[in-house]
Amino acid sequence: MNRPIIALDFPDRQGVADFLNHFSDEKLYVKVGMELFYQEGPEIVTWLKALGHDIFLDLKLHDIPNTVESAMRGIAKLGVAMTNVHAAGGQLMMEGAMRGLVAGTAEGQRRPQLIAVTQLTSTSEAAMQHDQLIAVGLAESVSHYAQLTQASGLDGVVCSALEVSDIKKVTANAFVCLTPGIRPSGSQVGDQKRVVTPADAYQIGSDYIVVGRPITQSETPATAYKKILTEWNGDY
Ligand SMILES: O=C(O)c1cc(=O)[nH]c(=O)n1[C@@H]1O[C@H](COP(=O)(O)O)[C@@H](O)[C@H]1O
Repeated sequence: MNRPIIALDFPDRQGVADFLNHFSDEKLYVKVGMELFYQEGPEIVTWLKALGHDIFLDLKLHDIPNTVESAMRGIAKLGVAMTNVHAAGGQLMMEGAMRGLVAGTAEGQRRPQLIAVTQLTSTSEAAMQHDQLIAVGLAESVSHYAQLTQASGLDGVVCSALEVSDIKKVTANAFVCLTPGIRPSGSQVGDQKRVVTPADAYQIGSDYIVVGRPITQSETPATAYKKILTEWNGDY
């Protein structure tokens, strides 16, 4: 079964522990993002790993190449499965990120997958054009970032499932598309703008989906997770 990645957007470790209590011994693929990491630090990763979960460390690095390279050297030591940067940091920054990750990965250990955010799923085309003064359409901007990311030697991108088909046309087979902005039909969209259901993401060909609030804010998180897991594996 392909597991949806659960965004553990909680303010502290206790919030995560309470949430995980709903799941007995199931081994999950979880995402640790800024909210949790800035409060709990790298130890939250060590703790979740010890519980047997796989981790996507979502810190979206975006800085000068040297700083990102050095930071990635440290992130590699945490033994996460995946981490990310912003493609807007540019090719030199992304190349630096990969260099740091390779250098920091101990012998015999697996290098974390490295992916780059194209346009956030909370960004609409109008907002992108207004805020970032980008004159092309959103799909073109996302495709451009995907090609730049591939040219920089990264493993894939973060995008909306709405852009996956276009990206797959201009990138290699192994290049991955990880898609947040997932909303089961009828669920609240919140601040997301480019949303897709788990079933549609499966049909479109996303490689990974990231789901937060539809699971974490549910009254019955395990049931919500199971339903999304089923849809995401083509059963709907
Ligand atoms: O890099 C990410 O994970 C990310 C990129 C993006 O473009 N959009 C996006 O929503 N995310 C993350 O994916 C999660 C989505 O959470 P929900 O909107 O609650 O499902 C959040 O933790 C976001 O930080």
